Amino acid sequence: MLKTLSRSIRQYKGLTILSPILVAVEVAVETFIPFLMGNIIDDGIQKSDMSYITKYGLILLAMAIFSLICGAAASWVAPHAAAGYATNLRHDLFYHIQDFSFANIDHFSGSSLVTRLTTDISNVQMGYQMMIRMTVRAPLLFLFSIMMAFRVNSQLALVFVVMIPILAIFLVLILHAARPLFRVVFRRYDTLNRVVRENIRGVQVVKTYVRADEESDKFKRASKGIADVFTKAQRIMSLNGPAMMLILNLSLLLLSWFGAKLIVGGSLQTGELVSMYAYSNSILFSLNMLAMVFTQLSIAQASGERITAVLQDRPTINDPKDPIKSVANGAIEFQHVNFTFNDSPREILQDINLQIKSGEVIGIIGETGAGKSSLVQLIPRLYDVSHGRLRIGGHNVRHYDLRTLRDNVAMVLQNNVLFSGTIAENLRWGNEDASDEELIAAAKIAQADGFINEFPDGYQTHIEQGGSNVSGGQLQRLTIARALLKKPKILILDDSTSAVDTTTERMIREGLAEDLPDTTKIIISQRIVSIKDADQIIVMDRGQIQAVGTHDELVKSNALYRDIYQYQEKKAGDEANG
Ligand SMILES: Nc1ncnc2c1ncn2[C@@H]1O[C@H](COP(=O)(O)OP(=O)(O)OP(=O)(O)O)[C@@H](O)[C@H]1O
Repeated sequence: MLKTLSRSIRQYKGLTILSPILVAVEVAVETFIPFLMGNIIDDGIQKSDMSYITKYGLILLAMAIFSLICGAAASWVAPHAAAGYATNLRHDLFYHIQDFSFANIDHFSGSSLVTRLTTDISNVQMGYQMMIRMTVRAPLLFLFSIMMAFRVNSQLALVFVVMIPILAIFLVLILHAARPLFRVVFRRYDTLNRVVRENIRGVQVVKTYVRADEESDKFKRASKGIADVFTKAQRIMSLNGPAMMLILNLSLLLLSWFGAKLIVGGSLQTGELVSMYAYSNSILFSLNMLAMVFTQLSIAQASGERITAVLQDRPTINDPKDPIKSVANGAIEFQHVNFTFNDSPREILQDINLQIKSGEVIGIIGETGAGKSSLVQLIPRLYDVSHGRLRIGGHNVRHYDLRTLRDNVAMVLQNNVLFSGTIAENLRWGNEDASDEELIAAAKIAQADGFINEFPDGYQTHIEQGGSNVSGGQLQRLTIARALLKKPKILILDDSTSAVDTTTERMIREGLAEDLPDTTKIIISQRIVSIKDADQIIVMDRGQIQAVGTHDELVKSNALYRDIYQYQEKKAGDEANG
């Protein structure tokens, strides 16, 4: 884990090394101060030696200022290094995720990736800052103070030999009880993120189905889940304070008791006892600080492991060696293709065999969950086939350069999104070099030009995140126009005209046939009218191809297709008759 995470330090190596050095100097000087103060009391104040007091007083002042400067510098350097490191780590994680296939993303889940990019990185940042400052300060302060205490009076310092293990046992017990709880918190953060994401994305559905109360309950439960564990962990951690104060007061009591005896016996001076009080404070506080550091580091460790798991996960879909850099045509061939999601035992597609000629129009129909989307997602390698072979333009899809393949296969998904920016910017996702004329031409085919021009700002109209300020049908037409700008060899429309009325949809189909005659078009639709004129219609049922044929052939030969057709015809007739 450390090796993977340390790759993101890069330009912050210098600051990362500087911080512990500054802390070490600060602590060394700081722990010398009580010793010097004891000397001033015993050799200056007790003997009324003003020149001694002035001389060592000034040295003490200089040391205090120096220690303060080192401390202040460390407290500037450490957060700076940690923030820079976190920025690098976030950057690395984000870019690593960009290479992920859908299978990788399914493996972690989108909401968990968001938690890892946000909360987990913040925890690691805190941990990093602790590591280069407190993790150095606490043990050094402890060590130097013990050393100085023994130097002042080794007999009296034996008090610490008794008290430190007692406090240490307390702290270990507290940590042991609290640490596992912090790990649970992260899993609950994933749940909270999922609930929030689902709710915000599906806010319209939530409102139409009047599910706001249920969603609020879900949120409350997720939020309470985090609060409960955190409260429990904090309750345990709060025992730290009283334990610490108890041991500190006991130590002071013992120091005073034995110190007084030693002073009376003449083997200890008052100033030395004062410095022992100061060391007692430093030793016990440093132990407490160490406990805090452990807690924070264990939180950071749990987060670090979650980030490392993502960074070490290799994209399941990669560019091959010597990739093919052009797609000759839009011919598609499935040869005995089987498909499962992420090694799950359930086969989503079974023994798919298909021959599609370049330029053909293919319709796919079937019940929900039949595997239609899964089938077409294999074409641009959003997922890889589990068994069998898939060939595009005469070559196995695995042999293509991924970018080339995806540039040539445009896919309009069921629930496509637009990004914040203008309409023109969104359309240019399809081709960033497209001219204004090309944008308009694509928008015309997608039947989007008309409504775009009705907006006061036309193609410069600003789209809100996700496309929430355009209607469902408009959004679908814009995403089709965006896909067309790729000038793809294969165009896949996955139920992407469901929100468009049948007349407009027919015009889109006619436009596609006229302007992209050589592009293979695959249209998945629940409406037979959308695929009726296709060269081949594929009827899918539970992951298998049940039949392939033209509309007329299927009406005659396939009962499922005929049933759907007759039902939809009747419904359309009923609607037309009012
Ligand atoms: N990412 C995923 N991980 C695991 N299983 C999935 C995933 N996506 C889909 N499935 C499952 O795969 C099966 C086929 O889904 P698919 O989306 O291909 O069907 P579909 O025919 O396109 O359905 P619809 O018409 O409702 O979109 C379904 O049972 C679905 O639950």
